[in-house]
Amino acid sequence: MCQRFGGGFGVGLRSQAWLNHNGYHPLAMKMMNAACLNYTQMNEPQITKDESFGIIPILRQGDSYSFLLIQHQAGHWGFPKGHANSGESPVQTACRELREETGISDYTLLEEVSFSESYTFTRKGETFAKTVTYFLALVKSATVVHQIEEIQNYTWANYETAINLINYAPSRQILQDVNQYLNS
Ligand SMILES: Nc1ncnc2c1ncn2[C@@H]1O[C@H](COP(=O)(O)OP(=O)(O)OP(=O)(O)OP(=O)(O)OC[C@H]2O[C@@H](n3cnc4c(N)ncnc43)[C@H](O)[C@@H]2O)[C@@H](O)[C@H]1O
Repeated sequence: MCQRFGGGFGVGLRSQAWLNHNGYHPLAMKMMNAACLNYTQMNEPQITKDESFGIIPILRQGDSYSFLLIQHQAGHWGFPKGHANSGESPVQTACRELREETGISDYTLLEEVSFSESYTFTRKGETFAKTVTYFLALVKSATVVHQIEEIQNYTWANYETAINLINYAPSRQILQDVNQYLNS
C-alpha cells in the first residue's frame, strides 16, 4: 500500500525552511508523489475490454411470454450471445450467434430497444471488463435445433422459471427489464 504523504519516503528530505504543513520541503513532496504514482501504475492490474452481442428470443402466446434460455458450455444459464466477427455490426453478430447456437432464423427483431449488462471476469490471469448488448426477437415458433458444439442445453421458460434458472445477477436484471418493457 502506497501512502502519498507518509514518513518513509521523506527521510533525509526535511529542511528548516519551506516546510509545508506535513513538515516536508515542497521538492520532497513532489518526489514522494511521483514515487507513489509510479508504484501505483506498476501495480495496477491490466483490464482488457471485451464485448459481445446477443438476442433474447421471446415466444408470445396470447398475453403471456416465454423466453429461450441456453446453457453455455461453461455451465451457466443465460441468453444466446457471442463476439463479433470482423466487419459485423452488433445486430448482425447477435443474429448469427442466435442461428449458430439454436438454429433459429425466423423471427421479428425489435431493433428499437436493446439491453446491456456489464461484468468482469478473469481468464488465464487476464482480467476482462465485459459488456453484452442484447436485442429482442419475437420468434415464430418454439422449434430449436440444438447445436451441441455451441451450447450444452436450452429451455423455453416463463418469466418466473427463467429468473430462477439464470445464474448471474446481471442477466437476471436484463430479464426483469425486458419483462417490464414487454408489459408496459
Ligand atoms: N475478444 C474475443 N473475441 C473472440 N473470441 C474470444 C474473445 N475473447 C475470448 N474469446 C474466446 O471465444 C470463446 C467464446 O466465444 P463467444 O461464444 O463468441 O463469446 P461469449 O458467448 O461472449 O463467451 P465467452 O466464453 O467469451 O464469455 P462469457 O462472458 O460467457 O464468460 C466469461 C466469464 O464470465 C462469466 N459470466 C458469464 N456471464 C456472466 C454474467 N452475466 N455476469 C457475470 N459473470 C458472467 C462466466 O462464468 C465466465 O467465467 C471463448 O472460448 C473465448 O476463449
